[in-house]
Amino acid sequence: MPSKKALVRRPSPRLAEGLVTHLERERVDAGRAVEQWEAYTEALRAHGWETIEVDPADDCPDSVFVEDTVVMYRNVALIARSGAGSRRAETPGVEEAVASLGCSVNWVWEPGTLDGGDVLKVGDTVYVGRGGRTNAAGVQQVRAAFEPLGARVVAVPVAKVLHLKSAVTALPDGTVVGHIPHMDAPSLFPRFLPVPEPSGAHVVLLGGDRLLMASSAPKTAELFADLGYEPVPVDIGEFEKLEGCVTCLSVRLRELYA
Ligand SMILES: NC(=O)NCCC[C@H](N)C(=O)O
Repeated sequence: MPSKKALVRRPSPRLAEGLVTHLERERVDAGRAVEQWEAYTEALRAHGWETIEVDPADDCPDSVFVEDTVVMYRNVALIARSGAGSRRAETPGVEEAVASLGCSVNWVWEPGTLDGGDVLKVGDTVYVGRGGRTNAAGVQQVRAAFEPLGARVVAVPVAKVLHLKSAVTALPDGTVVGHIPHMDAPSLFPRFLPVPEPSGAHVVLLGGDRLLMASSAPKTAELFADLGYEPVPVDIGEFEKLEGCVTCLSVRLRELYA
């Protein structure tokens, strides 16, 4: 059944210790991060999403990036196993949350690694980034979990950025949008639109023509507005310092079986 619930997770007091891989470390203002997170969750609610807070994981600096812990396909939740060992303690709270919402729960097992940020769904096509956080066994396990449900899994090499969705996401009509300097294999996407800013590659589909985007991508917002979309900008600057983006701060549950 269609649903509009979104998992979110309050930032850890240790957020500033979050991992940084492709960026220079910058000082993170924890208070400002909480304000930005509250505004982000409010933007989801203002557009009809019920936000569900996963129990906080205060000892895990990166736990606010809840997208990385679970991948949803229909009613099935595939609990991730991060390629970053320090992030693995984030999953138990998420398991509980999805199970209590009635999802069927499955797990990525050793030797597989997978971060949810590496998974982009466009209709029944599931693109999986094979990169620093997701290995070949992780890709195989996504195939095993979702292809029997009707998905077609396409593996995409990712070397220049943290996750596949650091480089590409998709518009409501299925057009993949991406920042070409951050992409390794643009030709894998059949309908592709380049965007001028790195964070312009990140959209969360709020419903209808509305796109939640980072306010750090004003030129891309103009481009999307000119295509008939309604950008909804949010400032997530403190999370961007830690390689976060708008997608990674929530997991939308659109097809719960309830
Ligand atoms: N899906 C995402 O874009 N996640 C961002 C994770 C950032 C975090 N500092 C990490 O390196 O794991």
